[in-house]
Amino acid sequence: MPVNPASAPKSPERSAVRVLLRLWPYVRPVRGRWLGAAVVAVVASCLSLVIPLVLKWMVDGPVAERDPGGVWRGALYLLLLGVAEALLFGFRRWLVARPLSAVEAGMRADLYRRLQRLPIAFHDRWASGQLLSRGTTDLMLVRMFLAFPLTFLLVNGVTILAGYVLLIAQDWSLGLVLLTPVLPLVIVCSMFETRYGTVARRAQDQVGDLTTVVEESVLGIRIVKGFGRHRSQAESFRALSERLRGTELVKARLLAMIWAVITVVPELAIGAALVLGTVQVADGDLSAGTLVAFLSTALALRWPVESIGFLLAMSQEAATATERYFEVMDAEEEPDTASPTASTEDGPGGVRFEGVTFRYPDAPDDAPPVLDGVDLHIRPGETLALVGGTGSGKTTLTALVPRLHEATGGRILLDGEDIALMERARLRTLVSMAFEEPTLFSASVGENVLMGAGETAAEPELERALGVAQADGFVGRLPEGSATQVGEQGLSLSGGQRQRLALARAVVGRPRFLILDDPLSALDVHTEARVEAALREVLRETTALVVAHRPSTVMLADRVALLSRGRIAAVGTHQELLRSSQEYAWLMSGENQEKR
Ligand SMILES: Nc1ncnc2c1ncn2[C@@H]1O[C@H](COP(=O)(O)OP(=O)(O)OP(=O)(O)O)[C@@H](O)[C@H]1O
Repeated sequence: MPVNPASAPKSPERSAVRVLLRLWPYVRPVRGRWLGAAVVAVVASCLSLVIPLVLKWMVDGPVAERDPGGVWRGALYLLLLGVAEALLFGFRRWLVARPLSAVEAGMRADLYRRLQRLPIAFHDRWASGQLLSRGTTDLMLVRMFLAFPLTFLLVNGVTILAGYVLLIAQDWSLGLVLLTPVLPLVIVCSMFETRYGTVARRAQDQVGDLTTVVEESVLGIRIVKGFGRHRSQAESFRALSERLRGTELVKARLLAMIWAVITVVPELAIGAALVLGTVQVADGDLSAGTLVAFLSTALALRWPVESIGFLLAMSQEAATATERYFEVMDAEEEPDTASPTASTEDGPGGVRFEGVTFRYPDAPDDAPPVLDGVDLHIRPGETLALVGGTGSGKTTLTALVPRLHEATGGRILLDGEDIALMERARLRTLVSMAFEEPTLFSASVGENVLMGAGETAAEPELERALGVAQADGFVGRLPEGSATQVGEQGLSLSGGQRQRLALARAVVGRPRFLILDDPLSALDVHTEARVEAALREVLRETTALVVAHRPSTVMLADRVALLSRGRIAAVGTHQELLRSSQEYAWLMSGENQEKR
């Protein structure tokens, strides 16, 4: 399983605000609606502060004067204020729901586009679950942050400020009593934020790990069942989810702690103000109505103050989600080194490898390069078979031609043109590939095959490609022919059928250069013979490099190159190499040993 390079501990200096500010380009198009919604929420929240003033008027007025009509009028005002508050909060929700889901969708689309453009080396390093969780749960957290905590931190801030002004205006000495918890609360909140941010990050990374395990178990369900590994898989899943549960419990404990502090400390201050206020009323220094209004205002501020704990928690989670999102968005894309002056040299055509070296970026420092000065020339129109022991670097060498990996040294020329200077999109229209492990997508057979051709390719090309790959027979027998949908990764087809469709995809666009990585390994001998016969026709029109493990595949080629210890050890016809190279003879003899 690829590691998660992102789970390295982050600097404790990271500022949640700075991280969240990176969302601005996405929020900017909806800023008007968001601000409108925030203003509506501020008005709604401040309406709740008018309620104590109505109460004061009722207590000091109609209640004191025993005026039932005035009391009913006061009750009606309270009802109207409550209804207006509820309607405004509903309106706020309506204002932001649609634009914020558009922000989430836009960010997700950008992430997907980015993932498509990131180099294979990136995908080798990153576990798929980590990427999936960034595109799902993390973006959901960001949307929730924009819809709720971001608005309510502002709304509650304004409400608390307005409330304090009212409190001080009603009685400044009691107001000061309620101000005493502010400083300790600010200190506790900032300590909480740092701690919660670290734990939230851990939890989100663990969700990514869990997603990876679920994905692997589902994709590898045949292996899991076939080897009776469901119990051990369940064990490792349980271990991971226990780990996540532990982290979630730490989060819950932190949240409970901050909630308790934020609830208890202001309550103590309100209690003290109540005692002091009652003494003042008894001494005749304060009216009963003012005390009622003061305490009602203080109680109306309880929710805005108490909710700050979980609003901060949600903001921290959104900050970690944003950080995780931008870790992918900031990853370096494949540089497109297309040079307007890309030269077509007068050198020989075909494919030429000149001193090509390659080492994987994550290989240990002391490991020798996989390819170490490969020199090879495939003449125009020629088919060259590449033979080598297991792990000798055949697949790696073929992946360098369409620049799935970049050669770390030397150069590769296609018809005299250095591929490092070619635009990738153009390079990939010239070079087509079929891999040993055929990957199909959840689409129809036809769509899967036509993926290998230009936009304009249609039925005749499809028919021809299916014919070459000897796939027309079984495709014709599928319920809806080439319109039949194949399941995820083509799992509803046999290995040989998938391999033939992958081969059809490679040849459908009549590529100038064709790379086949042991494309016939899953076929029975009869089908293999038929595919080879048809393939010979295709190979006649193109320049091809075919990775071969078996003599029958080698026979497709005009010449054979032997890859050994990272270099081309010998080139010649099959017969020549059988005579001149012991290693080649041994590889072709069918003995199956690991050798490099
Ligand atoms: N993504 C990767 N990161 C690091 N090392 C890799 C990676 N992929 C392959 N390797 C290493 O590079 C070497 C060559 O692998 P490669 O797949 O090219 O061999 P191969 O000749 O095609 O083998 P086979 O015949 O078994 O398919 C191996 O030692 C392998 O472990």
